[in-house]
Amino acid sequence: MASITLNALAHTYTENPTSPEDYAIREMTHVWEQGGAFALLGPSGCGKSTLLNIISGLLEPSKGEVLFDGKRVNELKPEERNIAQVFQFPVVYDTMTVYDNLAFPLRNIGVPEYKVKSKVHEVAEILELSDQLKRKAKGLSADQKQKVSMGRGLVRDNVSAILFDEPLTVIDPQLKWKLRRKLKQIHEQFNITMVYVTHDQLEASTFADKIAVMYNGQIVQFGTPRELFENPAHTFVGYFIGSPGMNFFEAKLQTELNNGANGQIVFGEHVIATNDAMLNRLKAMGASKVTLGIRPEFVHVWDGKNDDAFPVEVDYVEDLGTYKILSFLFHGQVMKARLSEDQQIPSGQVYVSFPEQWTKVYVDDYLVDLSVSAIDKETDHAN
Ligand SMILES: Nc1ncnc2c1ncn2[C@@H]1O[C@H](COP(=O)(O)OP(=O)(O)OP(=O)(O)O)[C@@H](O)[C@H]1O
Repeated sequence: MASITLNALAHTYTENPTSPEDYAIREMTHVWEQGGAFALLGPSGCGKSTLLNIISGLLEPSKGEVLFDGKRVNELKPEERNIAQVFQFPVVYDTMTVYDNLAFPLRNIGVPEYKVKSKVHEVAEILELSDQLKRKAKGLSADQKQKVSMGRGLVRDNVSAILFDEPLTVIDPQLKWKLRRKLKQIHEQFNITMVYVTHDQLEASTFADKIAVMYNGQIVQFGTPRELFENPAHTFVGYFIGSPGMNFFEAKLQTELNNGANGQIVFGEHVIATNDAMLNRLKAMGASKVTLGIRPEFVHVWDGKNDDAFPVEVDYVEDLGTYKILSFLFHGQVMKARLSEDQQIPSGQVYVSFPEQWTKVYVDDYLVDLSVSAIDKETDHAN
């Protein structure tokens, strides 16, 4: 078991990189704490596999260090790192029995046969493979093969971490949840650091305690599923997490007001609720344009006039059984609100309001965070 630290790590597949876009991994420092269940979530091509392969030693990073429990492992070969990696496609020896497949990593390092036997039986029991041990791997179903792949990682006592690279891709949908639960159980039982790569937010949030969201070769947020939902640190997190994703709209910051008030944020002719602390912060940042984000779940929809609400045109309503998605036009922009199945929507005009608490402000795609912990972090950084 180990903590995994990526220190000022960057990777490019280009020989002579000239810009940040040439990097599959842009310089990052990140720690996966010992014993945690983590997900690395992001769209295709954002650099997830590159990062996993650097951790396991299959790929040498262009810059920076990989540390296990604080010790540099850059020079260690994959087999010396004690990392188990489970890929999209199960890696099993078809002609061998399940028993021999599970025994293989132990026999390879000369573990005595009596120990091999007890370990193989222990792991087979956990993975519910005990009655399959004598079968040739060739005849197994995809999920059973994937369990054998996992088992080969688990048999070694000294395994530091298990890395999963989209392990459920080839598994039938009705078996996915079963295997996912198994992984969780294994994590609890073995207390091994696990990093699970996926582009599926549901898989990430059901497996992981903390999710690293990756975008364009960078980890743009590392947090609990709830933190990512309630407080997306980057517009990409707002867009990628949630169903549907966050609504965004560009608004203006007006700092010079005739009545001497402390400025305001406006979208078209509408003034958006905000507070003085935010206005002061935006002024100090020299921002003139901001992006506002609000999750469809937090948009309030009223069927009558209301002091804080804006009149908007209903575009269409999608009934998804247990909830509805209302699309509406707000100052020419399509936005969405998520409603309960029993909420009635009049056709034509409705009124919407955006609670200040849930209206997030972004400058250059990053959240302007006024929480005490965020300001402390910035102060620490500046010192
Ligand atoms: N061997 C390689 N040679 C050159 N470029 C590569 C190589 N492997 C990956 N890349 C590029 O590096 C970037 C990151 O790719 P990577 O496979 O790490 O992303 P990913 O998030 O794992 O995507 P996917 O989910 O599709 O596997 C992409 O632009 C990809 O085209």
